[in-house]
Amino acid sequence: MEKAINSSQPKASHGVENNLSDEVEELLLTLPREKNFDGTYLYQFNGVWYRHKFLYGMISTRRHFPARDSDIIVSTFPKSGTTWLKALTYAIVHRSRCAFEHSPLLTTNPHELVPFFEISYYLNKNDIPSFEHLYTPRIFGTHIPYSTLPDSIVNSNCRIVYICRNPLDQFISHWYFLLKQAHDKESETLSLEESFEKVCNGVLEAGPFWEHVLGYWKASLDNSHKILFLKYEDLKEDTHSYVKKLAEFLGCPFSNVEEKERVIEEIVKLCSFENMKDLEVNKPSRNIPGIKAKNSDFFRKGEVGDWTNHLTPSMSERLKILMEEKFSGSGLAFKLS
Ligand SMILES: Nc1ncnc2c1ncn2[C@@H]1O[C@H](COP(=O)(O)OS(=O)(=O)O)[C@@H](OP(=O)(O)O)[C@H]1O
Repeated sequence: MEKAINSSQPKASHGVENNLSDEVEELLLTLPREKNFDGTYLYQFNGVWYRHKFLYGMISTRRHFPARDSDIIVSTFPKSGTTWLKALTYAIVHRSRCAFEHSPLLTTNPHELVPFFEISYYLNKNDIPSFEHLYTPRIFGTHIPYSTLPDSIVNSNCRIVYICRNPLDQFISHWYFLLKQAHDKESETLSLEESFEKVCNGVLEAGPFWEHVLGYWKASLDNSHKILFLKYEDLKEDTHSYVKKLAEFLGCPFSNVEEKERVIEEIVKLCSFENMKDLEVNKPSRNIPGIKAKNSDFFRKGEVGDWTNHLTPSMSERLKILMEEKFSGSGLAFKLS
């Protein structure tokens, strides 16, 4: 049976919620838990696997996040192009604020410019965040599944851009990311094989993968004005076309032919993997607030098909079969070599 999440009317003003930490601690004791790839725990709440802070943030956000019609939500399955889509969205939407050579993206990691709202709520346990520092339209990130988004997002006119990635590359990317973090913390990690088994059983952050992706896929078919559904592979193949599409979807299209070509080129270059991974801001070892990962950890290879270097034929076959079963009849598919 579904556990109820109290999502009473969002508060527009600041407020303090002293009891939520205790409530979540108590809740955690009742939830199924499983080891994540890095040896920490994931908790299953209403069928979805969360890390502690994302669970706290999800509940708090559902209660308190007052979405505005102008808000833009970059929603993603983890390790599917979040950092890239945050950068592109920011660069497109705020392009008239300053010249590209002075863009905040050159000096600030996209995760700081476009905060995960659930992490902001987790970090501001005693004072609900006001997000006053964000430009309008405000841009937020989230890993929350469509069915669990705050009502204020679903019921307002704010727009959602969603990105996912083929589950084989997503798994490899996620495994290396968590392995790196676990290595830095020296916690006990699961092997690639053990982690793969978890993924096949749906146990991974924000998973099961299939439900998350299908939730946004179906919602985008029902409401194409509100939700733009993207795949990492398509974005990689033709970034220019998708920058144009994103700008149109977000209500800030490029006005004339000249601007279109020049500005799109600038945005693609600014947000490219090669550029972003070399920026000083993405090299230092400084952790991003609330995320506990180094800036550089978000830029590993940035390729499509790296799974072929890591998965055995039987592993990839198993995931491909699962993908066909799960997506059957939905009209959704990922091209795999
Ligand atoms: N600009 C740009 N272009 C193309 N690819 C990029 C870019 N930035 C990050 N990446 C690659 O995306 C992977 C990380 O995924 P996320 O950004 O979704 O991670 S997170 O969920 O925000 O933690 C991770 O993929 P892998 O390299 O396969 O591990 C990153 O390298």
